[in-house]
Amino acid sequence: MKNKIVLTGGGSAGHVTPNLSLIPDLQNAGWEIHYIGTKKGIESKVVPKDSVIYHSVKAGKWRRYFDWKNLTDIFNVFLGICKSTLIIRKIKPNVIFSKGGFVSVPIVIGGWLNRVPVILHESDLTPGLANKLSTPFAQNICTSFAETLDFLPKNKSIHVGSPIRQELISGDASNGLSYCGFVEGKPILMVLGGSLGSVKINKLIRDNINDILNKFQIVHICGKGKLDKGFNEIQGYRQFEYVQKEMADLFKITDIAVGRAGSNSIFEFLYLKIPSLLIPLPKTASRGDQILNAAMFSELGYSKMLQEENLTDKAFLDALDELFHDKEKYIQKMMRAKLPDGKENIVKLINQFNIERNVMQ
Ligand SMILES: CC(=O)N[C@H]1[C@@H](OP(=O)(O)OP(=O)(O)OC[C@H]2O[C@@H](n3ccc(=O)[nH]c3=O)[C@H](O)[C@@H]2O)O[C@H](CO)[C@@H](O)[C@@H]1O
Repeated sequence: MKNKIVLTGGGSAGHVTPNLSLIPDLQNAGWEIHYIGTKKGIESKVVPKDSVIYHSVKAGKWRRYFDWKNLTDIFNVFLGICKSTLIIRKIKPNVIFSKGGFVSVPIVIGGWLNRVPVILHESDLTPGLANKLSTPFAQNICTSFAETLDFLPKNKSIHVGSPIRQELISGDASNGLSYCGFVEGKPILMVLGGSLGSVKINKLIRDNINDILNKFQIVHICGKGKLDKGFNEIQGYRQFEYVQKEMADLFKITDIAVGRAGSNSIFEFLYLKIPSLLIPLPKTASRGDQILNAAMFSELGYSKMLQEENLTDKAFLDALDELFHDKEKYIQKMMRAKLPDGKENIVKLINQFNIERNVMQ
């Protein structure tokens, strides 16, 4: 009988792209791959349905502000647990790998109810709510940052690194230039306000577009529903809502980047040696995880950090100038970083489950 794995994670791309990085290696190792996510979330759109069997369940999101949806979502989580339990009972996977995000919690609990071993991965420097809730049900917890181990149970946590999609390493510059209609020779700035885009960063870029275009061509990934048609005809500026397979080509042509400090994006910048200016999501809009991610990268000399409370047009343009001026210094620091191969380490861990079948029959 074929070894089977269930992957889960979703809500935003940061909880899905690490799973995507594992799929080719798991396929090569002979796994039958299932993905459990929501019906309409980003995971349902980017998981390749030709190589993965996709199942949808309901999930609930815990908002950090008052919203009646917090109540209805409790019910959705309950429905999600029931359906996941049934799906997992039918699949009988050897193991579940969860990348976290609110989507993953019902599946982790459904796995535990079926006595299937669960491996979690935490990308941020401090564990998110979904992974905190999932920790008691997990056999192992993998991390992108070594420092995260301080916040997790010692007996089951392992620093493995950030799993990076293989295809990102082999981008093609001429494809990237022609995709954007850019010329060779003028530096290229990538703006990546997280997988959902950032209204604040989008406005910052558009308000200062002439100043930025004096020095850079701009590839702006602005998030779903956040394109601004008024900027369509500007030479040297291209905006996209979300980019899939062309992402590798866009990284290849990028000289420096401006972004939030979502863990996967910043580890991709690090692997690809792209100096970055990070404007982390503030505490007023999050649990502050991106501030910690950005502070660590800035302390290690991989990125420059500008907090929203200090964000003015001038501070931004000055920081961008400094980053570009000092870019070799940042690249040298990144070259010296000792990076574990997150993808390979996770696949090795998963492959340890390829014989035993632990599902309640
Ligand atoms: C608002 C929010 O809660 N953000 C969290 C979310 O960020 P978010 O979902 O933005 O995730 P990341 O920045 O970590 O990763 C985004 C991923 O999407 C990819 N990508 C992005 C845009 C695009 O057009 N195409 C594309 O492929 C990037 O290459 C990267 O692999 O998850 C991260 C990882 O847990 C956290 O650190 C962030 O705090």
